[in-house]
Amino acid sequence: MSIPGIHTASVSAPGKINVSLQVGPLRKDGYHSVASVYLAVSLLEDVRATAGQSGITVAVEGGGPLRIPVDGIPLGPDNLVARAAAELAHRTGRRDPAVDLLITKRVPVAGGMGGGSADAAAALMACNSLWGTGLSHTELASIASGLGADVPFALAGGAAVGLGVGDQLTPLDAEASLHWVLVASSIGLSTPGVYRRLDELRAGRNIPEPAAADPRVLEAVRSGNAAALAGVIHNDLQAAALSLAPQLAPVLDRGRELGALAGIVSGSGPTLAFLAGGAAAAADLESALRAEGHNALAVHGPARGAEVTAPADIT
Ligand SMILES: C[C@](O)(CO)[C@H](O)COP(=O)(O)OP(=O)(O)OC[C@H]1O[C@@H](n2ccc(N)nc2=O)[C@H](O)[C@@H]1O
Ligand SMILES: Nc1ncnc2c1ncn2[C@@H]1O[C@H](COP(=O)(O)OP(=O)(O)OP(=O)(O)O)[C@@H](O)[C@H]1O
Repeated sequence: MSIPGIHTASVSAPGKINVSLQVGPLRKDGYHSVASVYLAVSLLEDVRATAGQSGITVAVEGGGPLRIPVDGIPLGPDNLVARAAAELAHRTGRRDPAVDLLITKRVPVAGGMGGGSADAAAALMACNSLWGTGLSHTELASIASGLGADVPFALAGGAAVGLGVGDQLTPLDAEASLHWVLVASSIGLSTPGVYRRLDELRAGRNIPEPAAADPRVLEAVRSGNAAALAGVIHNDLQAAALSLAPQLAPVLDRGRELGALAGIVSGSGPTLAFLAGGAAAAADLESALRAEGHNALAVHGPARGAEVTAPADIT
């Protein structure tokens, strides 16, 4: 049953950068244990859930400052928002859920910024609001981890350490914002493909389990010290992403030449994230990279996690 008179709910959720990502050996379940330091950034996805006629439908509109093309995103039951809605309905005993989900996409698709994960987190919260199912944040987080390793963080936002497959979160209090410039790529990289390439690159080596996040990274994120963070930023998936997309390496170099304190592949890539000394430096770097034809955008983080942006319509 819908709550009478409530017809839509809109929720935003952020994309992320992993400012540090250590990856352990391949596990029997096909995943890798990680020690990740997540930072949510000010590039948001929106999901609007509207009471529908029949079944779960998905539509996507693109655009946003990075002009994200949306063709190729599955619109059927494989879309993460449809899986999120179906799983919430299942867990709350809601038979034959009818909801129309509209994604407004601003985070690069297959870009390593957890865009699909943000959509899933937003859809969970939007349907919870639309249907009045009243699940707590903790209950939504437990559904989220079944949808993907990055989904709990998209729900939580802010800055956090992620252990396990990235879903066991400990929030980090950050005192100040960090400023970044993203460079989106015209290609996508498959996350499992990048993890597979990392395993190939490491073949024959003994890889330790990542036990904890680097304390120097934690201190730099807590204090918002960009210069300190620049020296310790690290992504174990970077070599694998660059081996699959070697054209990214000169762009990383160029960002640094143009003034970035550091540059990194975001998650499984191919989006690049350049750390700037402050808001003005980020704006300058965005302009310089755009002048050279790159699809660049200044963002900052930590940004808030999934949150209702438009209250449900009450008639
Ligand atoms: C690269 C990161 O974005 C960094 O935060 C995440 O590790 C990926 O998170 P995600 O896209 O939410 O990942 P999922 O959708 O759960 O998994 C997709 C695939 O990525 C690989 N995968 C993912 C997470 C992880 N800790 N180890 C893995 O090996 C597995 O092959 C898995 O089948
Ligand atoms: N809502 C969605 N948005 C984007 N892609 C989706 C969505 N649902 C399913 N997909 C599929 O998942 C693939 C990866 O999507 P996504 O944009 O989340 O990648 P990503 O940001 O690299 O993920 P991550 O950083 O979490 O590894 C897409 O190529 C697409 O086929």
